[in-house]
Parts: sequence; structure tokens; C-alpha cells
Amino acid sequence: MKTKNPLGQLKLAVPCQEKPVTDFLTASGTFQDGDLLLNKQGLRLISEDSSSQPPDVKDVDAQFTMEDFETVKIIGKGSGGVVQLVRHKFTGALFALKGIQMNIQETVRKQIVQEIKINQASQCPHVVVCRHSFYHNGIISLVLEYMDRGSLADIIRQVNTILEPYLAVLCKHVLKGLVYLHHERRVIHRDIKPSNLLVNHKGEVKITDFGVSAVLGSSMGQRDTFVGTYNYMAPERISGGSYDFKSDIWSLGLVILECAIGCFPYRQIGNDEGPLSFYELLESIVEEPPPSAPSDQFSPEFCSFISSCIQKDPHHRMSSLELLSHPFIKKFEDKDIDLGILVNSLDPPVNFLD
Ligand SMILES: Nc1ncnc2c1ncn2[C@@H]1O[C@H](COP(=O)(O)OP(=O)(O)OP(=O)(O)O)[C@@H](O)[C@H]1O
Repeated sequence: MKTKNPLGQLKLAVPCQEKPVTDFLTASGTFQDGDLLLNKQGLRLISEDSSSQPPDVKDVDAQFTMEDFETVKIIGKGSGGVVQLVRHKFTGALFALKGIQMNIQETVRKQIVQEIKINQASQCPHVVVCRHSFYHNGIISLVLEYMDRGSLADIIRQVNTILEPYLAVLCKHVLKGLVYLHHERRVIHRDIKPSNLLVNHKGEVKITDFGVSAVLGSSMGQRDTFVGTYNYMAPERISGGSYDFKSDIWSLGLVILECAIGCFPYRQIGNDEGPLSFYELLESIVEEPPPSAPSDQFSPEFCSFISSCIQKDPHHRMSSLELLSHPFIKKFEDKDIDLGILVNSLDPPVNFLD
């Protein structure tokens, strides 16, 4: 008998030790984690060069303070905390402010430090930029680029399926973000899923949420301290093997296939009794042949793209750079497809400014 667990709610949290607040707060109320210092004035990174005395402190965003922003409304809630739409009082510019309470588990605190470090320095138009960050009154706040059309999860809730030409453009944007992360920053995102791909009215798609990302040393094989959904996790990660950038490619393939067929692909592999239970899902991902795009419903280029991503052996998956030149992406490149037309034709998501 199958457990009727909606797949979207499958979440696991690895229990962890909590550290006293004094371990990461200085006497002056500055949050400190390794080389990262954060307070009301903003973010500072201390140079790793220990020979410089006193430490070489690099002001990343000293020109802004928390008081410069006013709240417009709450636009979302994630596992880390609330996301608000805020306006910069002097310029009128809108931002998404992600606040994270500091009386949190150490794993979550580490994730947020990771998130700040990775995307405060982002130089890619397909990665959501963290413009500023603050620590004040027990809350870390990330001032993120505001994506006014919500996430891919919001879009597929409304349209159910996305046509190939739009998917090709969407894939191209995500792949450009992944090429930047994988090849320039050496970062594995590790949580590519529809709610982490944000969209704006210009039809731009950007990768967000670096809470569980990792900077690649050699290859990763340690047990993940992962908090989140396992739906899009590559088989080699589920089975505890070593993994690298290619695990993001598996996740991307599943996300794109879901957008094309209108449901999470592993529901199809299951039988008529409903969605797979958590353990059935993990078992299917690790043991069963991978899902594929039905060749009677989709173009050969699309089917080939999906199977270039969803290969159980990571060595058989293409890299983000190779996929950017895949025939499916190339097919629509000169067709002037505007994703903005699709997203602006939909009902505004909850995070829209009325
Ligand atoms: N930069 C942004 N611009 C606009 N809306 C955003 C932005 N970042 C987050 N949001 C909204 O806030 C919601 C919550 O985001 P958050 O990253 O905290 O959690 P999540 O990814 O949805 O869930 P989880 O924390 O479980 O991974 C998102 O689903 C999105 O609708």
C-alpha cells in the first residue's frame, strides 16, 4: 500500500548541533563567520592574507544601511525565513529582502553565510544578485535583485505545460547561469528546482538560492547536510557517492521535462496508485531507468536534450557548456522567442507589485 505523500512536500532535515549566539557574535554586535563580518552597516570580508596586521577589511557595500529601505509587502516564505518586497527610499528601486532569524540551527546559519559569499560577487545576468547584506537585531538580511514575475514553480502552476520554443529560451538562460557557476566560480548549486529559477517581466530567468551550494575542491562525496526537497537530486548524491557539477545537470533535465509534460516525471514511472512515497521515489531514482521525453509528443531535438541531461551515469551527461550548443537550444536561437510575452500573459504572482 502506497503512502499518499504529495511529492512537493517531501523534505528532510539533517539534525545538527546548535551553537550559542556568542560563538558568532562579537561584543559590538557584528555577526562573524570565518572571513565574513556582517552588521547594520553592511558586509565586510576580511582578507585571507594573515600577514596583514590589522586585518585588511574590504567594504563590500558600505554605502547602504538597513534604514535606507522601506517595506512594501511580504512576497514569500522559504525554509530560512520571510521574503519582503522593499523600496530604496532615495532611489525608489525595488528589491527582495530575505530575512533570516539568527536563533537558527548551525546548518542553516552556514547555508546563509554560503549564500552571501557566493552571490554577493555574482557577475552573471542569469544569477540573482545579492546587492547588499546586513546583520541587525538578530536578523541577517539579504537585499536581492527583485524578480517581479516569481518563480518557474508559479508559472507551471498556471500554465501546466510550457511549449518547446519557450523551454529552449528558458533553458538557455539557466544554462548560461550554470556555465557561470560551474566554469567561472567552480560552484555546484545543488538545489536546482522550479522555485529556485526566478523570472522577471523582461522574460529573463535567473538562478537563486545558494544556501546549499558548494565550491568544488576535487569531487564531492561527503554526506550532504541538505535541507530541502530530494525530488530533483541526482542518483549519485542520493546513494552517497561522489558528485560534481553534473548533479546540477540531472536536476535541470528533470525540471525541464516536468515543464514539458506537466507533472513531476517520476509520477509517470509510478503506477496508477498515485504519487510515489518518499522511499519509493529515492529507490526509483537510484534503481530504475531514468525518465525520458515521449518521442511521439516532442521533437527529436528536445528528446535528445533531455536524455543528454537525465543520464544515471554522470559521465554520460553533457556539461552546461556543451548543452548551450545543443541542437535543441540552437533550433530556436534565430526565431526571436520572447519569454516576456509568456510570463506577462499570466496572472501576476503573489510577489507582484500591485
Ligand atoms: N529575488 C527575489 N525576487 C522576487 N521574489 C523572490 C525573490 N527571492 C525569493 N522570492 C520569493 O520568495 C519565495 C521564498 O523564497 P526562498 O528562497 O526563501 O524559499 P524557497 O526557495 O521558495 O523555498 P526553500 O527555502 O524551501 O528552498 C520564493 O518562492 C519567491 O516567490
